[in-house]
Amino acid sequence: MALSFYKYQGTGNDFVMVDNRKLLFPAEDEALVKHLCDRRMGVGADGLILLQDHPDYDFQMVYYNADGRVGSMCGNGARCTVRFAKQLGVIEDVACFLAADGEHQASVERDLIHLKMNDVASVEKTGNDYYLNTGSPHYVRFVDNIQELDVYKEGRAVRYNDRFKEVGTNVNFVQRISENEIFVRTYERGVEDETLSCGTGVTACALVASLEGFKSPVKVNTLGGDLEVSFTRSGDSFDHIYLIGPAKLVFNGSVALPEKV
Ligand SMILES: N[C@@H](CCC[C@H](N)C(=O)O)C(=O)O
Repeated sequence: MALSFYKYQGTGNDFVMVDNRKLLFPAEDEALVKHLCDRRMGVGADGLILLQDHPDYDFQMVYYNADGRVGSMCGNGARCTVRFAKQLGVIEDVACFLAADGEHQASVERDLIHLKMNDVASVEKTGNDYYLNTGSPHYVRFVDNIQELDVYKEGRAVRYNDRFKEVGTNVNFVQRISENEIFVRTYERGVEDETLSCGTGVTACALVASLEGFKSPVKVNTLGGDLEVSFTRSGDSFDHIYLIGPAKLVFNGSVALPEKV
C-alpha cells in the first residue's frame, strides 16, 4: 500500500504533510509516523502533519514530532499547513483553524504566511535564562558565540536535566544582531536534534528579546531563513502575537508503507 504525501518547509523546518480529510491515515501508529520522518528509511522530516476537516473550523492540523508522538503547537508547521490548505483549495487567503493549543487565525500575503499565535500570560526568569510556552515549551538563553555553539550538546544538557527530562522542553540560543534583530538556534524536543528553525521557538525568543529592550516587530534570523514576530506587550504578558514568514512546497509523491511487523 502507498501513501500520497506533500513535503513542505518553513524556513528549513520540514514536514511530511498528509491530506487526511477522509481520515484514512492510521493516526495512532507512532511507528509509522517515526518511519515516515526517518531521513534514510522514510521520506525524512522534522515532523508529520495531518490536515483534517473540522465542523467548526476551516481545517484542523494534527502535528507529530519526528519521534512519532503527537506534539504540541508547531508554528512553522502551522504556516506550512495554511499554505497546504490553500494549495488544496480548502481556503483562499485567510484561515481559522484548530491546532493542539486551540484556535488560530492566519492569512496568506504573497509569499508570506501571517500566523496569529496564542497569547502568552507570563515568562519565567530562571537565572539569566527564560522559560515560557508559546504553544510549545521553550527555554531561552542569550549567548555571544551562536555560530560556534555546540547546540546539540548544550541543548541536550538542558532538555535532559532534572527539571525537564520527563516532559522535555525545546531549548533556544539567542544572539543580538542589531537593535531589532536576533539570531536563534534551537534544539527541538521530539526531534532530539537541532532544527534549522522552530516557529514557536522563534516566537518565544522574540518575546524574551522584548523583555531585554527590543521593540516589536523583531526580525529573527535562523539557519533556515528569516522570520518576523510582532506583538503587543504589557509587563511580561503578550498578545496580538504574529509569526510571519515563508512556507514552501518542496515536492509531492507517494511512499510505500512498511508491512506491519
Ligand atoms: N518546530 C515546531 C515545534 C514543534 C513542537 C516541538 N518539537 C515540541 O515538541 O515542543 C515549531 O515550529 O514550533
